[in-house]
Order: sequence, then C-alpha cells, then structure tokens
Amino acid sequence: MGIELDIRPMKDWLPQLDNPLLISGPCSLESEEQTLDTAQQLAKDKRVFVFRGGVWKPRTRPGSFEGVGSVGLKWLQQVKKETGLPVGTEVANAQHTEEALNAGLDVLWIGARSTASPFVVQEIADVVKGTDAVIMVKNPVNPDVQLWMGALERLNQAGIKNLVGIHRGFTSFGDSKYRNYPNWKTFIELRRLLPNLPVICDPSHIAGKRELLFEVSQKAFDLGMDGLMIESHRDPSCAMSDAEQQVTPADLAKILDKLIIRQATSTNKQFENQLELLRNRIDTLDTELMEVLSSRMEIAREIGRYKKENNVTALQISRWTELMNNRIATGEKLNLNRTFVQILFQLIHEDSVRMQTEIMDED
Ligand SMILES: O=C(O)C(=O)C[C@]1(C(=O)O)C=C[C@@H](O)C=C1
Repeated sequence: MGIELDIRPMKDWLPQLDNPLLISGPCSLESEEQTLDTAQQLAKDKRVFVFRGGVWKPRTRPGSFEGVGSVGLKWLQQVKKETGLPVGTEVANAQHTEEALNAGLDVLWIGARSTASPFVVQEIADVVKGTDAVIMVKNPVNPDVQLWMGALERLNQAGIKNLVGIHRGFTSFGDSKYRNYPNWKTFIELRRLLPNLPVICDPSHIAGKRELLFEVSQKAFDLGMDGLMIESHRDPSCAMSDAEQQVTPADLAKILDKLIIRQATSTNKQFENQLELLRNRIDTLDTELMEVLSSRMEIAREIGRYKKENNVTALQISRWTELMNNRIATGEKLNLNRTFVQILFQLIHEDSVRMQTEIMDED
C-alpha cells in the first residue's frame, strides 16, 4: 500500500546541521551532575548536534531502573542553556509527551515498543497535534514496515512534518551477535516506500555492546542513512542502564574519526559514466535471468501436467533435497553466498510446486 507523507527535510528544523545528524547522550539521565558533565564533553565535539537523555525508561522487566522521571526534563533544559545543544528524550504516553513539550524539548522520540502499539502512537499524536514538534519514530520491535509507516502516518495526519525514522534493530531469537538484529532490508523497504523520510541509525541498541558500534555505524552510512544516535556516558562502567553499549565522549570521538560518510551520488562524471555502463550490463543480465526463469517455470508446468495424468504428487522431496544440495555446491564454486542460493531456490521451488498443484486442481 503506497502512502505519501508531507515531510520536511532535517535542515528546516535544524539549520546548523551539517550532515549527518549525530545525536548523543546517556541512555538514562542519572543525576544533574552526570547529565551536565556528559553534555559539556559532547558539546565540545562539534559533530554532535542534539543531546539525548532517557528520562522515562521502558524496561523489559520490573525492578530495573526506570529513569529519574520528570526532574530529568529540568536537567535537559539546563543542558540546552549551558551548551546551546538542542535536547531530546523518549516519550511513551500522552503525559510524557505533554510534559516534554511544556519543558520546551526540541526532539521527542517514540520507542520501539510504543511504535508497535497504534493506540499509544495515536495518544501521542493527539497531544502533539498542531505543534511543530520534531518527532522521531523508532522501528517497531518486529520487522513490520507497515507498522512503522503507520506510526509515521498517524503523526503526519496530526500535522507533524518534522519526522525522522530511527532504525534500532529488531528482537533477535537465538544466536545473534547483536542485541537487536539489524535486518537492513526493513530499512531498505522503508526508504523505497518513503524516499523523502530522513532515517537515522541507533547502533547502540542494534549492537548492545560498544565493540560493535563502529561496524554498525559504518554499515548505516554505507546504506545512506542520514545520521546516528549513539549513547554516551561519562563513565559507562557505572551506568544505571545499558552499561555495555555506552561509550565515553572521548571514545565516541574515536569512532566518529574512523567513520566514512558516503553520499547518495557523485559529481565525478567519469564515475557516473562507468556506473551507467555497468548498470546497462546488469539490465541485460537481469533480462536473461528472467527469460531463463520463465523457461524453467514452463518446464515445471509441463511436469505438473504430466504428474496430473499419472496421479503423482507435486512435491518430490528426494529430488528437491538433491537439487538443493547440488545448487549450493555449484553456488559455492561460482562464489555465490550460500544463504542467498538457498533462499533463491526455495522461492523457485515454492512457486514451481504452487503452479503444479494449481494445474492438478484445475477441472
Ligand atoms: O522434479 C520434479 O518432480 C519437479 O516437478 C520439479 C521441481 C522443481 O521445480 O525443481 C518441483 C517440484 C518437486 O518437489 C521437485 C522439483
């Protein structure tokens, strides 16, 4: 389902922005002193454009530190006064939103668990209606691009044009080196559906550990994301939440020094010409690929008709297993990724079986 949102570019509400947008600050605000000290250090690095600090912390289980609450808004106001940095926090219900707006916060964001709940998003949208608030929407915990877009749409319908998506990864099951699996394809799909929506990455929540922050941040820039939100604490070892994934402002600067920021296009004519030549070759190969697929499917249909006449099942598990093993081995010789080959042939086989059963069930 296609939707068009009326979205303003980030520079309209943050004129000092010199791409990309970097938001940083502690996971949770813990004391006025910790807040101001971290903010002062971050403000010295001119690459940080917005200071963040969690005030109300949605925790998975009760009993964990749930944030300092409303008093933290005063500390954020103080940060703004002392450093000149715009400030932001996460809101999870109407009351948080009202308080944050009244405190003059510059940026509010909706967390992954809240984005997954349309009632919560609507409640927040009703409060911000008619204001020129800047609202960032994290992806929902599950990789459902429609749910993510739905949240953005609700806010846009409430007149909010200063919208940004935040990619923070998705709940992982089983073994994963990430705290939240990045599933980059969900971002790619969101960008395809809403090309004018700025989207930043939250490497802290994807990585879950500071050692992976650089790798995830670089990947975000390789894909053309518009910024990063990275948690920073003056002393992560004694942070009251997410200690493993926070970095000191000094370590943040080291990560930023190493990152390569890529542009969507290049002004180099030679590059553009060469790219066009290579893209033409891809177009030709894709046409051949489709023609080969079409011939393959035609044979599968023929087999289907034949099986129908002879009362034989569409699914032939031993042939399918043998075929898959063979294609993976061939793929390896041809330098094709194993998972890619597996998924590709699963899709082809699935459609082949679908067509054959349709033929069999025709009158
Ligand atoms: O070999 C067959 O029996 C086929 O119908 C072809 C095919 C395939 O598309 O490769 C389709 C269904 C079977 O489960 C196995 C293989």
